Amino acid sequence: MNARAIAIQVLSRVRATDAYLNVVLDTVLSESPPADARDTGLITELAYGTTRRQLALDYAITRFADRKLDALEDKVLAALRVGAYQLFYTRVPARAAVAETVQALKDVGLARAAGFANAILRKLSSLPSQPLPPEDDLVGFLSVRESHPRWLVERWLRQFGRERAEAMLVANNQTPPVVIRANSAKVTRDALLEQLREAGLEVRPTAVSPVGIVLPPVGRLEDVYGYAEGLWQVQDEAAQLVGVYGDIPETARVLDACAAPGGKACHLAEKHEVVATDLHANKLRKIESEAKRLGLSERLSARAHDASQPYPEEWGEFHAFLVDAPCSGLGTLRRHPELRYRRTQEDIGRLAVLQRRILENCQEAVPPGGLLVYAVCTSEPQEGQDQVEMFLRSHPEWTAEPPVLHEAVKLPLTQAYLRTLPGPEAWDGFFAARLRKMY
Ligand SMILES: C[S@@+](CC[C@H](N)C(=O)[O-])C[C@H]1O[C@@H](n2cnc3c(N)ncnc32)[C@H](O)[C@@H]1O
Repeated sequence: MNARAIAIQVLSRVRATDAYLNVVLDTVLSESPPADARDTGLITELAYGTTRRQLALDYAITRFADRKLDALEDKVLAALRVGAYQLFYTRVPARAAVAETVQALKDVGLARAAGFANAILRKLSSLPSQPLPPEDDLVGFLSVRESHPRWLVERWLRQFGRERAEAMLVANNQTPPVVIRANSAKVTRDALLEQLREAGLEVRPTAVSPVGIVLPPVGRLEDVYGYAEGLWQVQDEAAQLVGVYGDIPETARVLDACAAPGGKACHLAEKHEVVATDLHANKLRKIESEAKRLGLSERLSARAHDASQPYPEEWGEFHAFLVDAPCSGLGTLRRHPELRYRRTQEDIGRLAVLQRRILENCQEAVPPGGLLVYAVCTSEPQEGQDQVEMFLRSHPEWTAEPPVLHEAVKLPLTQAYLRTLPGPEAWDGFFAARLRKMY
């Protein structure tokens, strides 16, 4: 099956099943691998690009479709979007984009819709430029141009101002760089940088994280130098900063309350004894296999547990907790582009309630003098700073205590808190608070 047909399969399955794009893409690629291995890159680009630009593509398609897009069959709509994406966002010549997409629609068994798709794509290809709403309605304009729902554009303009909000919208449509964290249990960042360069890779250190390295575009990560030896783990720079900011004393035994897939738990296990827990037992295997690859198994054990429920006494005492809570994920939209169309304002409030329940349960288990690092990968204050400040108001025995780090490490702090936002920094949006139980 050709690349466009596979991309259509992926997108129609995501729409039909509400599944995650990355999961469906992996499954489809392993079920029906492309005839030419080089097509994997094109399929990924078409699937992610089309999803990232979906609202803008639909805005254009709607002009020429004689029925509501919601009423179209999943594969037909996916083909129209894939075709329009190539026309407006790639250098594929218009003729080829239209012809190959229509052929792909036939290849997925929808020859009867070929004429309909062909007519619309040909009309789109003859437009002088991509259609966009008028700029005098700023929210509507940005919502379509950057393909984010109106409520989110409105919210970010209100919360962050036009400059940052626009930078966030733009950044969410970029492909994230692959960033790795040097496994300090085996190698320093400088030594790893040198070894990767010797292996022929054009790598550079991350701008803020003292343990990160940005890789150039690579094929299979498993084939990159040092993977099999466990010298590094893939982790976004902002996620690395949570570990740096947490600055948990080396002697502390740590409980990671929401640990899967295990990036931060493994970062912690480079120096600490860690019990990594997650609600979903099926996710523990991934944490364990990563710990094994990194040579950290002796310091990390994984267990299933609901972080909103008391911890068994027989697990012993933990001097520090990491609560990397389930959240709206609005700081990671470039990685999960489908999420922006699924999230609602109500989700933010609902997740804030769950986070509070988890925070309340975990704080009970921290001994006086102990630390709790609370983190979320979202830009929303309701899940981040407001959440923590509400917690501190009702718990006078807790205080926010930013770390005292080496002066070379300049963390993006807002008051006592770590805060990163999507934008030109090319990192995910995170919030973290380092909290101390005083008595
Ligand atoms: C943001 S992710 C954690 C990412 C992880 N710390 C890392 O760095 O790789 C949140 C995790 O919380 C888990 N989770 C959701 N509800 C939970 C609960 N009630 N108790 C424990 N874990 C939960 C989810 O399964 C998910 O894996």
